[in-house]
Amino acid sequence: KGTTREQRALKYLKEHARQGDPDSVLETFDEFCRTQEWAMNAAEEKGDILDEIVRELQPTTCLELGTYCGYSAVRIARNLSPSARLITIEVNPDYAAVAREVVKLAGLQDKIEVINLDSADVIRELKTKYDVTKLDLVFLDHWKYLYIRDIKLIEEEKLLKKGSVVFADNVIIPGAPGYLEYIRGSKNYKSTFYSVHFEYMDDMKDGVEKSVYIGDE
Ligand SMILES: O=c1[nH]cnc2c(O)c(F)c(-c3ccc(F)cc3)c(-c3ccc(F)cc3)c12
Ligand SMILES: [Mg+2]
Repeated sequence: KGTTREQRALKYLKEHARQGDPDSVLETFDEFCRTQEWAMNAAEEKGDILDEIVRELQPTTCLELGTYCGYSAVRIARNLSPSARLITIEVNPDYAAVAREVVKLAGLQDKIEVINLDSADVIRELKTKYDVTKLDLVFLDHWKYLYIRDIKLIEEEKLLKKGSVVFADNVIIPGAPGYLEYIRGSKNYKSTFYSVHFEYMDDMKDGVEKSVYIGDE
């Protein structure tokens, strides 16, 4: 075929979605995943919970770990206030390239910054290089064994404040080793588990975890 699944998805979006319309990009991506090829987007039930969190929290500064094709970045950014922004980190250069195109197609390039680096390296520089003081929302959706490493790093960097929300995908399948034990065992968070269907799969259950930071600033 010569093309990757991500490139085929982007081609479909360019042919079928309305330029500058985030809702159209998301609907079209969902259609692609339902009718053509499955893709690991935080969509459907997962996306609905994410929408609810963003609408209720009205975050100013958001961090996403694991951009993939940019589906959840668009899903988050479409609900952000004018001055709010999302920094999303993707270590895979091919995914990052597609994500940048999807963000542009949605017309959200002024709200979303896609960084093609390792998450730990960026987290360590958020305050100095990316002009971040505090993170209001963190979405964990990258390699599952990195959730625990990166949440500890985010705490070490003192990037969370009372009320900050950490939202984690795939805590059941494939699961994030050590993450649930850590976050549920920590006195600094109040966690809620949601049993949800897998993206685009009506017969498989996954889980997402919403944790509100209540610890010291
Ligand atoms: O890697 C991921 N990042 C973010 N979100 C993901 C997600 O929402 C998923 F549903 C899956 C998933 C899980 C089970 C499965 F069968 C297919 C894909 C993965 C994943 C996990 C392990 C891999 F080897 C490849 C993909 C991810
Ligand atoms: Mg996921």
